[in-house]
Amino acid sequence: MISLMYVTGGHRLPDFNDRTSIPYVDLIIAELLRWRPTAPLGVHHQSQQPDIYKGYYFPSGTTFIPNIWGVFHDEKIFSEPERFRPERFLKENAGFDTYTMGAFGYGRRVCPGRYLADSSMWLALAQILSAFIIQPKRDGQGQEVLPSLDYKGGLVM
Ligand code: HEM
Repeated sequence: MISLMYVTGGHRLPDFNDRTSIPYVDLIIAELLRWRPTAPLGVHHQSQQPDIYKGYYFPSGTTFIPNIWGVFHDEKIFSEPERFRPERFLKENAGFDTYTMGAFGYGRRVCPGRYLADSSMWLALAQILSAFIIQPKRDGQGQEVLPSLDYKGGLVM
C-alpha cells in the first residue's frame, strides 16, 4: 500500500507503466497461485501412444493428472506451505516461478489465456490495493469472520 502510494502519489490509479515499480503485487499473485492454485489437479490428459518415463511404462490411453497442489505444497520446496507469505519469492524461493511450475498447466496444452489472466490479476489487484483497505468482516460481537478457504467443485467451460 505504501509503495503504491509512493508510485502513484495517491492521485491516480496504478497502470501497467507502474508494474516494475511495484514488485510486491507480482509476489502476491505468485503466492496466490501457489497457495490456492485455480486448478489444483490441472486438466487431465490422455496419452495417444505408449511411453516410458523414469522406468515406468505407460500404455496408450493412460490418464495423466498433474498434482499441481502437491508441487506447490511440497515442504521440501516451500517451507510452511499453508502460510500465505509472498516474501518467500524474494528470499528462500527467489527464482521460483509459479507460472512455469504449473499454475497454468504444462506443455503444448498450457493455458493460452495466461497472459490475459496475469495482466487482469495484476491490474485488478494493484488498483484495489491502492484504493481500499481490505479487512475481514465482523460479526455482531465485533469478532473477525474469515472467509472459507475450501474449494468448491466444478469447472465451467
Ligand atoms: C488465473 C487464471 C487462469 C488459470 C490459473 C488457468 C489455468 C489453466 C490450466 C491449469 C489449464 C490446463 C492446462 C493443461 O492442460 O496443462 C488451462 C487451460 C486453458 N485455459 Fe486457462 N487459466 C486461467 C485463465 C484463463 C483465461 C483468462 C483464458 C481465456 C481467455 C483461459 C483459457 C484456457 C483454455 C482455452 C485452456 C485449454 C487449453 C488447451 O487445452 O489447449 N484460461 N488454464
